[in-house]
Amino acid sequence: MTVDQRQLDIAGLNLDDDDPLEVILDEPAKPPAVVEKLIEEAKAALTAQEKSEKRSLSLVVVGHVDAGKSTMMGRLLYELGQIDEKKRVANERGSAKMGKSSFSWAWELDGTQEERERGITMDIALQTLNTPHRIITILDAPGHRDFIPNMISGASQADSALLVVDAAVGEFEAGFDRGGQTREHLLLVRSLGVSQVIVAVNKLDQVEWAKSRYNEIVQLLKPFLVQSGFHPSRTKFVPVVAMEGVNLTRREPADCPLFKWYEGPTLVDLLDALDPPTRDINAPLRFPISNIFKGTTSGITVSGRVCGGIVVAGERLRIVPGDESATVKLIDNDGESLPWAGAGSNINLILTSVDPVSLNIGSVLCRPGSIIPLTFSFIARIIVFDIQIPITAGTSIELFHHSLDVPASISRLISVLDRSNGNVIKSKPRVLTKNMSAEVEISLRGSLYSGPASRALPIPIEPFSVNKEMGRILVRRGGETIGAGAYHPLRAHQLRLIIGRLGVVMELLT
Ligand SMILES: Nc1nc2c(ncn2[C@@H]2O[C@H](COP(=O)(O)OP(=O)(O)OP(=O)(O)O)[C@@H](O)[C@H]2O)c(=O)[nH]1
Repeated sequence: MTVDQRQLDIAGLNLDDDDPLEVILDEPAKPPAVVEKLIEEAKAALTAQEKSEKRSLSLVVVGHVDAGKSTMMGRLLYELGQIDEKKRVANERGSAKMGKSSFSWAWELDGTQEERERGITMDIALQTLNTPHRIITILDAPGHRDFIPNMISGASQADSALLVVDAAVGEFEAGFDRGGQTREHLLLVRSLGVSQVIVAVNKLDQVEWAKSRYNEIVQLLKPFLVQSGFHPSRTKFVPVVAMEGVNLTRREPADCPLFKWYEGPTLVDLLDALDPPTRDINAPLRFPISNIFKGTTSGITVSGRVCGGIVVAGERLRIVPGDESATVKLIDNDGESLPWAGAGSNINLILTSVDPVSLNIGSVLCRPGSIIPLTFSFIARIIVFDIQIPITAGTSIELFHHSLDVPASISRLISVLDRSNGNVIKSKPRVLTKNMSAEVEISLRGSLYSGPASRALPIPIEPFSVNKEMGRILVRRGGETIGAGAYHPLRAHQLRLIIGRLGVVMELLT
């Protein structure tokens, strides 16, 4: 499939109008034999790391708007000694000058002028947090419902989640009621494969540190977490006050009313005990691009997560879709340059010898010999969420796959499945209603990119059985998430049926 890259939207590059869009030429790529050797070295080192004391993982911070996510992360970085006093004072002064002093901790994460003026997170902010046994890449997601696509992009890059809820009376309820982001975020992160969650019950100072309020919130959330697919053993709760740094890293101040009734772990104790995921370093390299920007060095910087295999500095990669390639000049992990990075790493790649128009958010970087398949239409197994209006064949949707968000439709309802064993209960249903599990065909619709000759481009997606992270999808309609699932090509018996039917047709024709 040849794709005219000139038709792609280059808005994602964040280039100014006067920036020349020239091909960036730089040093030559490493020869394949050298790359192979480095991959072998990387595999040995990564296998050794799996056994080491300090393991890395990524954590998406989610929750209803204003629950205190950015404040908690800012304060946590400070308590762990990762923000110095000078920076803290600068954030305090800057936020006070803008009349937003209550957001001074959040400033560390909410870095843009607009985020700081509005006092909300709009895009994913990345930070690294060091606990005694873990190196945690933090993805601070926006809570506001307008920015759910950015939150999905963050959650699709995470291994675990920290849900922040506001304990204040009325505030917890607003997030947990139908339409609240506490609910939606939990469902979304679970659908995207995150199976362990820490719930931080924040702002207990607003409810006079009441144990009864904490317990009430825990009791309301527990059944919902189970319903959403989280195993109780992988769900932890912790009471905190982010603003004051209470119970984040220490049980301090000792005279705080919280410690009269709470004797459990701190937030950092729980973070430090998170299970690191298993990483498929032997899979073909997959690097879906979640953001593109001009770095400080020459070249274009793309950020994302390695969703399979190993990427090596100096190698030349294909950009899918399209026929273009790019050389990985540098692999950057929070300011540190790496010789390689394995599956599960959230990194920046500085690319050279590349035409910037060939790069798009959602494109996947692959090794030339093993590129990811492209498709305009595929079969998915989905779980339908708590929807009011049923899904019928032809329903227009927005399809989310990693950071890609494209117009599509549910073109065919194939079958309703038994949720417990996946067996077909009904073929060719007329509608899908809430809580059903179903097999459907999803087809891309219209143009994914703007431009004079815009048309649909195929999406890079892999069956869930081949690469879980590259197979997951989310389905939204009118700003509401209506389902989640994964790409499952036709089952063996369906294929046999089709082949059988084709055989009959062939016999009739001959
Ligand atoms: N009283 C009290 N206020 C808090 C606490 N934590 C955060 N806040 C306040 O809650 C407000 C929202 O905090 P943020 O950290 O911006 O919330 P957020 O969840 O990151 O917001 P979005 O990302 O925009 O959804 C700010 O005014 C904070 O000062 C707390 O423990 N106690």
